[in-house]
Amino acid sequence: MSELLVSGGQVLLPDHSVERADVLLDQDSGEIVDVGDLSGDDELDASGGLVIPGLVNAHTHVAMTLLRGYADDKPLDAWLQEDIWPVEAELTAEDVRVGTELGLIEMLKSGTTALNDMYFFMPEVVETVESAGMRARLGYGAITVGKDDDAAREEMRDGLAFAREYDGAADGRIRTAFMPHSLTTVGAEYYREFVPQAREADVPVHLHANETTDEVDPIVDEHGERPLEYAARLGLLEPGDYLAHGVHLDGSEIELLADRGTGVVHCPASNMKLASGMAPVQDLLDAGVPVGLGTDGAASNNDLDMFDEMRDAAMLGKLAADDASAVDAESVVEMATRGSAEILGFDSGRIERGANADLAVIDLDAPHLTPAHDLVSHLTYAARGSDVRHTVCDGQVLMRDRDVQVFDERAVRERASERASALVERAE
Ligand SMILES: N[C@@H](CCSC[C@H]1O[C@@H](n2cnc3c(=O)[nH]cnc32)[C@H](O)[C@@H]1O)C(=O)O
Ligand SMILES: [Zn+2]
Repeated sequence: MSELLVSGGQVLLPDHSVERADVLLDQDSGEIVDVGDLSGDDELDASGGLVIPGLVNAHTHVAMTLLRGYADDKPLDAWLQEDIWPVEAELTAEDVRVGTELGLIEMLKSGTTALNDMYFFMPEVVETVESAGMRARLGYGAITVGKDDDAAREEMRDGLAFAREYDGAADGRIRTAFMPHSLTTVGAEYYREFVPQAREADVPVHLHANETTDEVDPIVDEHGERPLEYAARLGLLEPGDYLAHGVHLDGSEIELLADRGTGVVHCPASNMKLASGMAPVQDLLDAGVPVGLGTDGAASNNDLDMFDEMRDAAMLGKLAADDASAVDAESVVEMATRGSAEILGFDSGRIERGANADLAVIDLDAPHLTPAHDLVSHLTYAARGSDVRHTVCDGQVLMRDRDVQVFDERAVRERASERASALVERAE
C-alpha cells in the first residue's frame, strides 16, 4: 500500500475542534487511514499549518473563466442575453478545455478539491477534471427557450446522454447529473418528458432556481403557484436533486425542500454582484435543508476562491437575517466542506478515518492570521485562497508548496488569454 503522511500540522476535525495531529492517507484507495500521532515514509509537510478538508465548490461554470471581467455591472437577465450568451455561442471545445484548465488551476491554488460544473462541451471537461486529479459532479446545461421543438429535444437528449455515459468516470471521481438550466429557460413539456428518464438513469437533477424576482414572478403569474411547487409538479425536487441559488423562497418552499431532502447551493458573490437578492440561508439551515456553497461562474463573481465565498456567505447571511449571529463561522465552514460534499454525493469534506483523502493545508504563518484565537473564525473571515500551501485529492498531491503539479500553470494562462481574446473578437 502506498501511503502519504501529512505531518506536523494542526487538523480541523469534523466537530470543528482543532488538534495537533498527523493525517495518514492511503494513495491506492484514496482514503484517510488514520488521524493522530503517526509516522510514515512519504511525508507532506504541514508544520505551521492547518489541515482542513478540501473545499467543495458545489455550483460553478468553470470555463467561464474566459469571460472573467468581460461583462460586469448588469442584472442577470440583461447580462446573460446581451453579453454572455452571444459570446458563449462562439465557444469551441478547445476554448472550454483551456478555460476549464485555468479554472481548475485557480481552484487547486485556493484549496478546492471537488466541484460541480454545468456547461458546454462536457466530454472535454471530463478529460480535464480527470487529468487534474480532482473530483466532480458534471452535467451539460440544457436550455430549450428560443429553440424549435426538434432542437429543444435534442438539447435535453444530449444532456441525458452525457449523464448516462460518463457517470463513474475517472475511477469514480467523476459523477454526473442531468442539468436543465432553470425553470424559465426549459419548457414544462421537456421536464415532463425527460425527468423520468433521468430517474431511470439514476442520476440526480441540478438546476438554477428562484434566483431573481424576474424569474419567480412570471411563474407565479402564469401558473398561480410558487416556482418550487411548479418544480415538484414537474417531477423535480427528489432527494439527491439540488438547486443553485434559492434566493427568493417563501416559507412553504423552504418546507418543501426540507421534506424532500433537496439541497440548495448558495452563491453569495454572484447574488450580490447581479443584485439578485439575499438567500434566506439561516432559515434554510434551521429548517434542515442541505446547504452547500458555490462561486457560480467567474464572470459573475469574479473568481473561484471559496475562501472569498465563505466570507461573503457569512456577511450576506447576517444582513439577510438582520442578525449578526446568523450564518456563523462554523456553519459556513460546514457548508463549504461537508455540506457541499453531501449535496454532490461525495464522502469528502471531513478529516476522519474512512473519508476520501481530500484536503488542503493552510499556512498560518501570516499577519492576517495572527493571533490564533479561533481558527474556524480565521477560515471564514480572514484566510484567503493564497494561504493554501498544499492541495491533495484522492490521496494525490495536486499542489505542493503552491506549485500546481498537474498542469503547466504559465502555459495554461497564456493559452487562456489568447483563446479569450479570439473568442470575444469572434462574437463582436
Ligand atoms: N446548452 C446551453 C448552455 C447552458 S450552460 C449553463 C449556462 O448558465 C449560465 N449562467 C452562469 N451563471 C448563471 C446564473 O447565475 N444564472 C443563470 N445562468 C447562469 C452560463 O452562462 C451558461 O450559459 C445553451 O445552449 O445555451
Ligand atoms: Zn450558475
